[in-house]
Amino acid sequence: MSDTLVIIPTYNEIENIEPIIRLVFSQEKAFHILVVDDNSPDQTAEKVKALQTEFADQLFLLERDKKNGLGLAYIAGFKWALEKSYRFIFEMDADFSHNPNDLIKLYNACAIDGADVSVGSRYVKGITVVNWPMSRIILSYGASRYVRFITRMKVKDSTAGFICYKREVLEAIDLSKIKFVGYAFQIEMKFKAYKKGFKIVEIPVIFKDRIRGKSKMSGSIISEAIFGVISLKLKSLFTK
Ligand SMILES: Nc1nc2c(ncn2[C@@H]2O[C@H](COP(=O)(O)OP(=O)(O)O[C@H]3O[C@H](CO)[C@@H](O)[C@H](O)[C@@H]3O)[C@@H](O)[C@H]2O)c(=O)[nH]1
Repeated sequence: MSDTLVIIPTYNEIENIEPIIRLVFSQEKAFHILVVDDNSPDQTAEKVKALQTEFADQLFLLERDKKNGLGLAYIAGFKWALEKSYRFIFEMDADFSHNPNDLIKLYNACAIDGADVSVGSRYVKGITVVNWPMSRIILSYGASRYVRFITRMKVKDSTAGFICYKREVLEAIDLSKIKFVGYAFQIEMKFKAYKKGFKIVEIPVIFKDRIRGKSKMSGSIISEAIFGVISLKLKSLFTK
């Protein structure tokens, strides 16, 4: 049994899923993986099932009926993880934007150095993003400045999706009340952990744009984030 679970949400990641799984399992630390797939038409889940024969008891699959957003995929994954005995639960994209070789840095920050949440951050040492178009860098960096301004949360990369949570953090947050489904979900999770007094540490990582497959970013995801942050802040003034 491993104490660490890496949750990978997928929607049409057939070109990435096998190599990313193999790279995670090649790490020195024995991570487990849970893929949360939203009925990808490209058969991502079938590929995972085929790999489960090779990686029995290490590789798990949660299948959902339809594409229902990154946030709800992670919530389903967190609930699954909390039913088991994992102590460190990770978020990681399937597309190699996040380098599995960095998992150990996030793990050490929580397991050894006293963080409750460690964030693989693009904005600790300048802007460490490779191959994103300038428009996407401005959007993401601008969003991070905007979130800091509105919420006063001292996290530089609030939309980051490369994260290690200590189990206690996910137990303390009422997952049934997480409101956002797109990338605003990332902001909401960090904000809730921050409001509960958990220690959030940012670990510098290099984020690389995907080479294979397509981003699922959309206009509705962006507007959810813009208006969602204001509503998060307002709500937090009246609740703990
Ligand atoms: N199950 C499921 N998975 C999804 C869905 N939408 C996206 N994913 C999966 O979530 C991961 C990230 O999705 P992308 O669409 O590739 O994200 P991105 O545009 O590269 O966004 C990156 O930047 C965001 C903003 O900074 C980050 O919030 C995000 O985590 C990611 O690092 C991928 O593994 C993708 O397959 C969904 O509705 N359902």
